[in-house]
Amino acid sequence: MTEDEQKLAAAKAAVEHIKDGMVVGLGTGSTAAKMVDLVGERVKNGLDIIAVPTSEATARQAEALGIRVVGLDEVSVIDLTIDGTDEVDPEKRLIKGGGGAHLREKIVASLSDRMIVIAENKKMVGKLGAFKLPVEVIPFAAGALLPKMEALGSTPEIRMKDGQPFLTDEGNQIIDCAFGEIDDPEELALTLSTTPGVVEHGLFIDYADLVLIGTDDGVKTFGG
Ligand SMILES: O=C[C@H](O)[C@H](O)[C@H](O)COP(=O)(O)O
Repeated sequence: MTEDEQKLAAAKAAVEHIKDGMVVGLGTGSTAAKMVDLVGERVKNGLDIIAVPTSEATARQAEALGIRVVGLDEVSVIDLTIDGTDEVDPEKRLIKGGGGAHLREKIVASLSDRMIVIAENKKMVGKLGAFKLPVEVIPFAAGALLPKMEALGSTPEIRMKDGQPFLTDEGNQIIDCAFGEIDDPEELALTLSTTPGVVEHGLFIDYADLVLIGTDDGVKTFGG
């Protein structure tokens, strides 16, 4: 199975959890995009849901597929959010934000009754940190925060796009922090969350309920 097929298999398994009448958080990224396509097919076949997208890109995709998209202020509860990940460890802790969407993703996930994470096999890791941890910062503080990220044990770099700092949907910048291995994700998450200038980091701890991993031997699940 190719990585794309693994992503699709996980996305298919996740979409089966969506029922009529639900408010569904739609994640961002290449895996989530496959899931959104599948949701679009189900909507065309009569599925009645409301969707809360986690990025402008996902909003555009969902709208083009005829999915009813609303903002956070228009819903009182999100029943289920389905999203991809950059890494997931055995305790269902995640690194997200490879596409720079983790701020809105975390807000939507935090307001959701349930989060299903979908990914291809290689995203499953024993220890988080091989993927550079994305830290969203306000542009005013970006340069000043580099030494702070270094002091935390990482090699940090400001994410660039077309020769300019990459800007998120909220107009912030991203510092990608290469840790190699993160020994204590909870402690790091707390430190980053209490650092002035940091808007949000890509560590998702206690967010994922169910993880669906596409593998050559079918979709592996953990959590509930
Ligand atoms: O910012 C992007 C999101 O957190 C994505 O869900 C994550 O990067 C995984 O993306 P992909 O499915 O493309 O690997």
